[in-house]
Amino acid sequence: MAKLMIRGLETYVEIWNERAQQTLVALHGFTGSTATWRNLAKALPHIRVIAIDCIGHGQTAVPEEISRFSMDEQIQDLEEVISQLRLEQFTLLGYSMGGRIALSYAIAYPERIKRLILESASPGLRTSQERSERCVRDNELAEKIIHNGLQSFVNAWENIPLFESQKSLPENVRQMIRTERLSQKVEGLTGSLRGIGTGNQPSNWMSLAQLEFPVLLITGTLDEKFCKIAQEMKALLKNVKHMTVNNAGHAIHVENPAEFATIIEEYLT
Ligand SMILES: C=C(O[C@H]1C=C[C@H](C(=O)CCC(=O)O)[C@@H](C(=O)O)[C@@H]1O)C(=O)O
Repeated sequence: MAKLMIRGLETYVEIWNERAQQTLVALHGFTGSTATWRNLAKALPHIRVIAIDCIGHGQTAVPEEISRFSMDEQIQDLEEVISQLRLEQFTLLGYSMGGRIALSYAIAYPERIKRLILESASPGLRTSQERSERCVRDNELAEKIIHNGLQSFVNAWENIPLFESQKSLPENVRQMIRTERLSQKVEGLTGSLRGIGTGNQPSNWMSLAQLEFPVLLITGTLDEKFCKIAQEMKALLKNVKHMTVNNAGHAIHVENPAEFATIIEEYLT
């Protein structure tokens, strides 16, 4: 593990299998952390896995200014991490919010990307109307977190329809996800919602057709919303594969970790 000073912000990075030749940089989702990727790293002993705590998450600092959470700021941070770790080219994996960041980074720095893997991720919202409405919802959610506290938010969050399939997970797995969420800081989550929520980021839909590097889209068959988004993305991407994992929802890496790791390993090799 390492704490890097990235553009004035203490940023936590965890690295597994350091001696491996191939590198996978992995970005967690909203309420996640580097711990999201611990089991994947153990399942891929021949791949160097570098996980980064996104701004306001895990052990990475929480900036005061909401503008510091923006997509542009976070992709500049990622580029600074990559530079400090002296990586040239690598496979970039992002889950959900981390997938939105990964896609935005790949569009901005395509020369860095060997392959892009997006798990249950979107290129953002197409219209300003959709983005404005989403910003209102995300801001309302941020207010609820501030007024009702983290535990109340986590109780509600783990019960949103998107995570319905997680209810059939073993109790220890559900507890692991819950513990990761409860370890977050209120200011970190609210800043993330307000600064890089789905409604805040620019739409990347119009940039998909320009991408030349290979893109792997992974969605769970029980996550209809993001399966549909992936199908729409596939129609616009030049060099793309969309893999669906049966009986899995949004968080495939926890709902079917073995199949997820196999997909990643086969894609990397
Ligand atoms: C509820 C929706 O959007 C949120 C759901 C998924 C994203 C995420 O990162 C969740 C990770 C997790 O808790 O496992 C999150 C994001 O992209 O920031 C969205 O706010 C929805 O229906 O789109």
